[in-house]
Amino acid sequence: MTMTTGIQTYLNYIGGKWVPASTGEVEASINPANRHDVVGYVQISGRDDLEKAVAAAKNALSFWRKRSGPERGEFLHRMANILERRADEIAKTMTREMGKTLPEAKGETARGVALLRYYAGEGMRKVGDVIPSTDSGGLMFTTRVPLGVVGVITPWNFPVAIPLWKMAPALAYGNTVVFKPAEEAAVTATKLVECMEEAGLPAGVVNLVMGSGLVIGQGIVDHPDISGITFTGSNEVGRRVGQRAVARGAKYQLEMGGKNPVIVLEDADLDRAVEATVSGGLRTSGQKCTATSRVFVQGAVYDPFKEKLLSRVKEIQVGDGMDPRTWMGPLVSEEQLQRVLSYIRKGVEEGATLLCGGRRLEEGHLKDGFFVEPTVFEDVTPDMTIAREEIFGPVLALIRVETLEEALRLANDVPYGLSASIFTRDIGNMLSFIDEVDAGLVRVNAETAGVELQAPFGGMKQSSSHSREQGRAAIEFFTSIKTVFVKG
Ligand SMILES: NC(=O)C1=CN([C@@H]2O[C@H](COP(=O)(O)OP(=O)(O)OC[C@H]3O[C@@H](n4cnc5c(N)ncnc54)[C@H](O)[C@@H]3O)[C@@H](O)[C@H]2O)C=CC1
Ligand SMILES: O=C(O)CCC(=O)C(=O)O
Repeated sequence: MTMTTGIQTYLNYIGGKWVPASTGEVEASINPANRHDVVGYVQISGRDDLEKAVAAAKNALSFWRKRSGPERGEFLHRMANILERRADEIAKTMTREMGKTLPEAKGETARGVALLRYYAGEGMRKVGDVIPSTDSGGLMFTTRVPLGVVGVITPWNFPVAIPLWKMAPALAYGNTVVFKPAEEAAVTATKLVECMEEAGLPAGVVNLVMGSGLVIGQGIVDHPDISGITFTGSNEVGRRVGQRAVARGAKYQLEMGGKNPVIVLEDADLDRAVEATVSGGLRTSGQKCTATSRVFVQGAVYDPFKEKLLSRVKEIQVGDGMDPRTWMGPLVSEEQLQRVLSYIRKGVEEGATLLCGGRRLEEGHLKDGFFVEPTVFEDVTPDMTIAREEIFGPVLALIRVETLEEALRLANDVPYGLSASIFTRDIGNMLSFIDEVDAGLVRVNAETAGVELQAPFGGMKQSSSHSREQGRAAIEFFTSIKTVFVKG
């Protein structure tokens, strides 16, 4: 499955076989904590490889969809056990390949195991209802069938959890898969597929094709034999995926960006609010679609909150995610680093006050990685770029507000609506917030990040295609309902 030439070369997995791309091209997947450390070489596939993968998935479909739900669930159970056994190794690969700290990577891998177990159980749950017919001699019920071949296009920020929360339900409900991971996390993706192979997943049921978004991603979106596309990533790409899918009548599901607010009211437990702001905004170096980005603080507690926040942020240890002393790792790539630094520059240029951070870290061994300081701004006005656009980096914008109404108005005044949280002890304020905030994930006295696999996840406004992933909600995307009427 892998070739060893000192540094391993990771292959595509098509029709149950590990194969190199037909282009003969590979690229290095590097460690963002040290650009000289090559984690592995990954394939740059071409359209031929995608064609083969789609053909293999199409071929496997009639066999896979005819397995019973419990039988399909059994594969997921076996895969969960294998992933659990390899959790340490896979978490280390994740940290080395995309930079999040090892404890975070271990947590995510454990989440992957739990996701597989949850969807293994789905194979035993009901898929339809009996509905009274107007014809007393008839039986009317619903059942569900798989979509067919599903294209899974994923980002690098959750390289185990996101592919699994898409592939596990796809498989549980009888679909076959063509999986295109982000180039930045393709080695980690390969290891997931190795677990599937070891679990005995039949050939062609999951096919891994590494490569660029433009060739393989777009190729998936446009392919007439792919019935559904599930995508997580940027708004720019997501919008294009949606438009092209609509143009050819394919089903699609998009999970995209966020500009997530936390509101801290004057009756809040400030220590908890600070801890949640730091954790929600800066873990995984802010590279989560659910990351806290805008912090609205009520005037009476603005100064004490700011002081506590700054003293906490200044304690943050930035470094290689493998080092147990590190709290925050690097950004995923040079490109992402430059993007985050350009947002920080824009914040300063547009008149926000930089309270701490803002610099690339280049001291000692950090110079070989993509490290940026955790950054806090104040005097941020709602029209500034850093208050409106998704930064996807460790940058917090403090905004003073006088009332909950003002905070809600400003919180909702962006095109995004993924997650939002409030810190207050007042039940009335909590209820107003739950009712009025534009967010698919609403959290009270808890950080904006923190998706639970058994609950629906998705955003409002431009954060998603208004669909939901995970939990039982996944069945809506990965199956079609048939309404059946039977008369004896
Ligand atoms: N909401 C989220 O979870 C994520 C948001 N982002 C945002 O996106 C920005 C850029 O990150 P990227 O990884 O470059 O995101 P991206 O949206 O470019 O990539 C996500 C996935 O889509 C694929 N892709 C790229 N172009 C495609 C196309 N034309 N058709 C089909 N698939 C395509 C990529 O190869 C990758 O597998 C980040 O700075 C961040 O703001 C990135 C990752 C996750
Ligand atoms: O917060 C989480 O656990 C998941 C976040 C997520 O889905 C993302 O960043 O793409």
